[in-house]
Amino acid sequence: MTQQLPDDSLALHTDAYELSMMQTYFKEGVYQRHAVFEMYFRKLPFKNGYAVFAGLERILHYLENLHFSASDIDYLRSTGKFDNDFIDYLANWRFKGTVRAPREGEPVFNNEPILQVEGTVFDAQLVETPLLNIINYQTLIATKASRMRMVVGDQGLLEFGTRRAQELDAALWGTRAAYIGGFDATSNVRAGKLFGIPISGTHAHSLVQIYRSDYEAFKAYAQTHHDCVFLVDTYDTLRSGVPSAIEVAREFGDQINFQGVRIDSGDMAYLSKGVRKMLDAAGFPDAKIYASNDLDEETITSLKQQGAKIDVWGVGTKLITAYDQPALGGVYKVVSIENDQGEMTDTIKISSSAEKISTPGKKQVWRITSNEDGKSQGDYVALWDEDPRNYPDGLYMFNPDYPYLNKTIHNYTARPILQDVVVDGEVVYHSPALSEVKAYAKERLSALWAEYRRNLNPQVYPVDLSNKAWQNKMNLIDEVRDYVKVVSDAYAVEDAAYQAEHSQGDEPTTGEDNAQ
Ligand SMILES: Nc1ncnc2c1ncn2[C@@H]1O[C@H](COP(=O)(O)OP(=O)(O)OP(=O)(O)O)[C@@H](O)[C@H]1O
Ligand SMILES: O=P(O)(O)OC[C@H]1O[C@H](OP(=O)(O)OP(=O)(O)O)[C@H](O)[C@@H]1O
Ligand SMILES: O=C(O)c1cccnc1
Repeated sequence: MTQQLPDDSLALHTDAYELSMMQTYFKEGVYQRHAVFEMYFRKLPFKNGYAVFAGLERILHYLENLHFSASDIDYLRSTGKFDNDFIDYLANWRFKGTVRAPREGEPVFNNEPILQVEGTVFDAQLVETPLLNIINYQTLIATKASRMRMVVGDQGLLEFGTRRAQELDAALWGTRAAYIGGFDATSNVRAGKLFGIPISGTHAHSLVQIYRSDYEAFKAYAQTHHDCVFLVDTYDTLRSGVPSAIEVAREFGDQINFQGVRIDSGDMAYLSKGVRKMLDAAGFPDAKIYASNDLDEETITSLKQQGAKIDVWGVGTKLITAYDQPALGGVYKVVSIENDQGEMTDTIKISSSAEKISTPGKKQVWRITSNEDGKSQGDYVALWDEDPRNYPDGLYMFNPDYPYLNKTIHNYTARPILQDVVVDGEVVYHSPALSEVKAYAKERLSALWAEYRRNLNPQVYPVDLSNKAWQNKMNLIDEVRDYVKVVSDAYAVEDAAYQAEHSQGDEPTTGEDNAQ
């Protein structure tokens, strides 16, 4: 064990550059300026049509308890990288900012704020890394889970990922996110205890190997449990595993609840059909067939297309590691900052890649729903002082990348997605029970047209900027261009003078010089 100090807070769970910037703001006297930061991601994960927002509960818990412990302070001093007055300030610091977020489980989209932090530059900047860490992972897993739920319909879906997760935190919080995204239960018992997620499971091959016989193993299990799902593929599914399961189920009769069997290898379409026939013929039509083995939404879809007789799906690795896209690229950008005169000024980050240009200004996301069919028409990202709820001539929405793609919506409801969850450092969000979060995710997803929900090549959900937000962005791009021109022209003049001054002594030597 090389750890020198107790790990008793999450305050140092951040990138060193955040603290380095804090020291600059602190010592230069700008740390108390008012600022607004927003988190968003540029691309939906898995080429999905939506993402499921998750991670809020952990963020609130993190912010509520955020402080630099005595051992954090000792460590920072020991690094020699920070000044004492700055470290002393950290020792008494508490987060006093305001945070706005969607409800957990809300469908969210690319290029719209999914979290907004307002407060001092100090408070808003300091929490960047952990907020991204939490939301990026949990939203990714909730979205992956939702894709899996999409293909299994109302069949059972069990989370088996802990052994393959990127360590303990990922297993635990990934399980919670998976539950929000649509899983029914988890094999992780700690997640059951901490979050109230139903726990579920069967048994491993080792049980059968230890008894050296399917029959003996199932019998032993039946003697010690009421609910029984037997894993039938240790030696030979159709010739040994299933016959043994049936034999034990018959012997024990009502003494056990024979829930079914699990298959974990082989051609699961072929095997499940054979297993189904055997169970039905033996008088167990209600016994379910569980399947696991590197499943994901694609293999599940394929198995269903093949007519596999699988009722319950156990999914581990490919869910908990978000196998085909291991990270959501959410970013956190400052959009507005107080200037020397005490006024808020919007700010932009320019890039040669158009999609990386940030959208300046404090914004609200309005979900626009048709009053006729209750379906979402798109999201309208507007500046904070706009209120698109009652535009008498309808709401004009246009695609910011292709403004000729536009529509005017009448008879709509506009719902603000970002809600206060922390106000001046106090958590004001009433965290619902996890089952309510899960139900909310399901309900909100059903308000999206099926075209946005399908897994393969979904339609692109409109995320439009208000005209004012768009114009604001254009103005700032122009302002930055002017600024860059002034800086580069000034530099050209300065550089020319520098070159002239420094090149005098470096004149090429002449033939005359050589002759001397
Ligand atoms: N009928 C099927 N159609 C498509 N994919 C299937 C079908 N049956 C199984 N699969 C998938 O094919 C893959 C088979 O992987 P693999 O070859 O590692 O398994 P196995 O050899 O049967 O078992 P083990 O895990 O013991 O090695 C798994 O991802 C499984 O989910
Ligand atoms: O396949 P996943 O989706 O990750 O689901 C979890 C896997 O964990 C168990 O296997 P185990 O760890 O015993 O190893 P195995 O892969 O050899 O079956 C279980 O039998 C599943 O196969
Ligand atoms: O309960 C199960 O069947 C289970 C749990 C974890 C991993 N694989 C299977």
